[in-house]
Amino acid sequence: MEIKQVEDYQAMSEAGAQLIMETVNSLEKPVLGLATGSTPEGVYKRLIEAHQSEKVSFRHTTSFNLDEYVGMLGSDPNSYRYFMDKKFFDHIDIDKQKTFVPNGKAEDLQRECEQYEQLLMDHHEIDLQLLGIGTNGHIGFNEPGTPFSTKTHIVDLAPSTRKANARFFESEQDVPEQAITMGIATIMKSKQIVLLVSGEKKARALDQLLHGEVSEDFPASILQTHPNVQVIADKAALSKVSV
Ligand SMILES: N[C@@H]1[C@@H](O)[C@H](O)[C@@H](COP(=O)(O)O)O[C@@H]1O
Repeated sequence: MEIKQVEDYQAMSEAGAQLIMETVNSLEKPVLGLATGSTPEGVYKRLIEAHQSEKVSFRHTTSFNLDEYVGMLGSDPNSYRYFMDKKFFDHIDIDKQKTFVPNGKAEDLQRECEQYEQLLMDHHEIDLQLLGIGTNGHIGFNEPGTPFSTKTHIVDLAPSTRKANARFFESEQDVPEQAITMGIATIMKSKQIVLLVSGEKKARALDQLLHGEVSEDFPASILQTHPNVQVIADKAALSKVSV
């Protein structure tokens, strides 16, 4: 893993956007793996600005999002489809038909997982996967204890994850109990992974990622075994990293 230390959230967002632009500008048909949450929002803002000043076009880009809440329509403001549309896709020239987010409202959720995985494996290889990290080390919605071999699947969200994400909902009870997420094996197939880490509340998780052992108890630790990972972390996130 390559660690890029930056000053703050703004600098992290700038560096993340830069890596995505390099990928998008250098490939004929780039495939991006995208993430939601507070962490990547700044990256999307930078990319929109870059698009507006004609530094990047997403016309030929295909995207796959990591996850979606079960039971939520894409029109629900708390769905990840809505997040992606409002915070990114609606402001760039990407073909919406080529932006994939798991369907949390699918009648047959199991089948939806299989189809999502199949679509990725058959036709697309993710060139660059953007990731955030949960305080418990989750990536996507792969909670501690998830086998490293998992493909796209349905998860029961950990109480700590529901609590952490309650800030987007009226109350913690409103946070869905399940989600569809790309599996750890799905994520690891990406050619390049860019993990963004910002703020003191992620400091312990970052320390464990960098210095802990590779274990299913801390899903992000698998990234230590991937050949092409850049971790972009700000000072606050690095504040508890032992050297
Ligand atoms: N499913 C998402 C993850 O993809 C995200 O990386 C993580 C951290 O979120 P945040 O960036 O808001 O801290 O938790 C969420 O639950």
